[in-house]
Amino acid sequence: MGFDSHYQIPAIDFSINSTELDRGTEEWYSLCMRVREACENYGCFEIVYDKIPLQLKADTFSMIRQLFNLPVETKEKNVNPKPFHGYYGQNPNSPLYESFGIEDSSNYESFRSFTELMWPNGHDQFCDTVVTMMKKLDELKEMIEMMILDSYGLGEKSNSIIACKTLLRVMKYGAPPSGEYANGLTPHTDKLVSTILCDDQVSGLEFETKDGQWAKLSLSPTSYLFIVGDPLMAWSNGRMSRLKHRVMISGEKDRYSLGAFASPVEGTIIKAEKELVDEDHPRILKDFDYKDFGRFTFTKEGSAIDSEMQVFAFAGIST
Ligand SMILES: O=C(O)CCC(=O)C(=O)O
Ligand SMILES: [Fe+2]
Repeated sequence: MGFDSHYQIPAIDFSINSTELDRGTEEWYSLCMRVREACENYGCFEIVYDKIPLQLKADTFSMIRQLFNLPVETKEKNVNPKPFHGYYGQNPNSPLYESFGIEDSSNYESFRSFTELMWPNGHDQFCDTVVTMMKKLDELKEMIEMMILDSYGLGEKSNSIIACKTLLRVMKYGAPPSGEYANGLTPHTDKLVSTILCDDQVSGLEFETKDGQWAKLSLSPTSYLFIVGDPLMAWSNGRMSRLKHRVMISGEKDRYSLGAFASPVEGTIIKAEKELVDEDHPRILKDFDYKDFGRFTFTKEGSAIDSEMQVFAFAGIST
C-alpha cells in the first residue's frame, strides 16, 4: 500500500458568527448539507472551531500528561471491563501505546470519582479542566448531530440520533527509537457512534483513501476531527461512510490525543432510521444490540475479521 500526500479530507468552518449557526437560517442548512456530504463521501470531516479556548485545550493536555505520568500501579487501578474503557498499557505487542477510557466524562460527579481513584487526595484542577473541555465537546457534538438530522429532514422529529453518554479516551504514543516509523494503533473503523478527536500538535494520524493509499492527517490547534463510527453508519442505513484510520509514530516527541466518543447507553439497539430505508436504499443491516456487537469484536471469531467488516459479519443482511 502506497502513500498519498495530496489527498485531503473536507474542512468545514464552524468559526463563523454565532448567529449564522442558528438553526433554521439559510447558512445553517448550507452547513448541514456540507456535513452530510462529508459524512457520506468521507466518513469524517475536519471541524474548524474557535469556540473552545486554546488555553483550555492546552490546559487539558497538560492534565493528560500528568495522568500518564502517574505510576503504573496507580494507572492500573482504572479497571473497567467494558470495551474501550479503563486503562490499557504495558502490552508487549504495543509497547508505545497507552490509553484511558473514562465513561460519562462530561458529568462532574462521575468524573470526580475517576479523579479520586487516580489522586486519592483529589485534584480539583484536573477535574474542572477536563470536565469543562468535555462539556464544550458535547456542545459541538450536539450541534453536529442536529445538523445531520436536519440534513436528512429528520430534525423536527427528533433531536438525537442514538442516546449516548460521552466516553473520554486519552491516548499516549511514546516516541519510537530514533529513526523508526512505528505502529501506534492498527487500522480500524471506530466502534462507537461518533468521535471528535484532537491532538497536542504531534501528528501521527493516517487515513485510508478511496484508492487504498494511506495519507497523513494533521490537525491545526483550532481543528477537531469528526469521525463516523460503525453504529452511525448503521443508523444511516449505509448512506454514511466510515473512515479507516491508524496511528504511525516517528520523531522524538510523544504524541497525545483525546477523543470524545459517543457511547450508546446501556440496552441500546442500533437500528437503521426508518426514513432512510426505501426502494433505492434497501436495508443493509439487521437491528443489533450494541453491547453484543462490542463483545463480538473481541471474540476470537470477531477479532480475526477486518475492523471495517466486523459490523457486516455481525449484522449484515445476506442478499
Ligand atoms: O490517537 C489518535 O489520534 C487516534 C485514536 C483512535 O483512532 C481511536 O482511539 O479510535
Ligand atoms: Fe479510531
